[in-house]
Amino acid sequence: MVTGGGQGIGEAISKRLANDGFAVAIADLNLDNANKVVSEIEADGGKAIAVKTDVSDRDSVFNAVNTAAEKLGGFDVIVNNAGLGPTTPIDTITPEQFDTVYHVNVAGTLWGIQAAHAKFKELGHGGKVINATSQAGVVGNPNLALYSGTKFAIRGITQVAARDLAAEDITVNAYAPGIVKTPMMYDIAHRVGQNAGKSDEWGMQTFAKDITLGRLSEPEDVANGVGFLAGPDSNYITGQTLEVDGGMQFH
Ligand SMILES: NC(=O)C1=CN([C@@H]2O[C@H](COP(=O)(O)OP(=O)(O)OC[C@H]3O[C@@H](n4cnc5c(N)ncnc54)[C@H](O)[C@@H]3O)[C@@H](O)[C@H]2O)C=CC1
Ligand SMILES: CC(=O)C(C)=O
Repeated sequence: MVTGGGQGIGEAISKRLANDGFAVAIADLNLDNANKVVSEIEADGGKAIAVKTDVSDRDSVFNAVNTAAEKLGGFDVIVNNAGLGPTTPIDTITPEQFDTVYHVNVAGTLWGIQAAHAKFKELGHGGKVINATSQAGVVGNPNLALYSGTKFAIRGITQVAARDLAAEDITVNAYAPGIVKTPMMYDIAHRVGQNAGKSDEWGMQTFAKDITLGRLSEPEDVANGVGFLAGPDSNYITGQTLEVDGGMQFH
């Protein structure tokens, strides 16, 4: 199951996993987009279903996992990908914004881990949990205090869950994309440019200037990394953040 699989990085991950032979549940708030991705996967010979889901609502996430397991005949991998990326200069952040962003990004990831863990236990096997952080969850990014904070939190939860669930043959890892051509990133670039009285392209370049490989990321670049984390070649890897950012951060 891929949360936020209706567009952007989640869409690319859903298609990649379907190509790799997974039956995929696309759990998104936007059911029209999720259904469109399902049609495209089916047209390509894959198997997928759409489930309307709000990841900030624990019951909704548990319901999505149950639906996925019932309709697809099993449950092996969850990709907690859905997220919000508002531009929030530090003094502008409101309590309402704080609640919304933390509930989707952090609580949504936690509910996904809980729901997947419950399902793996019920089915009597282990599985893989894969969480979306960001290069902005590795190094604080200007104007993204709320967002960066949630993405640091997701790396923390990933490390703890990896330790807590290892004995049940469950691995827990994260992926950290860089500057990816999706609606979220174009929106951030637009607002950063606008706040500085500059163009959207200028906004994008303020984020893109440190990419060692010298190009922006396609969603498929990230999906390639997640395909690895979802498959058997990553079986001896847990608690890690795989940076798929063209070399923005080195560790
Ligand atoms: N685009 C980028 O440059 C980067 C993105 N990321 C992370 O990758 C993930 C995906 O990002 P994008 O594809 O760029 O975002 P996007 O905004 O283009 O797509 C997000 C998807 O999540 C869905 N969604 C939003 N709130 C939801 C909720 N409450 N419940 C269920 N679904 C919900 C949306 O309907 C949409 O389909 C996010 O976690 C983001 O933080 C990380 C680093 C860079
Ligand atoms: C949106 C995001 O994750 C960035 C700028 O790294």
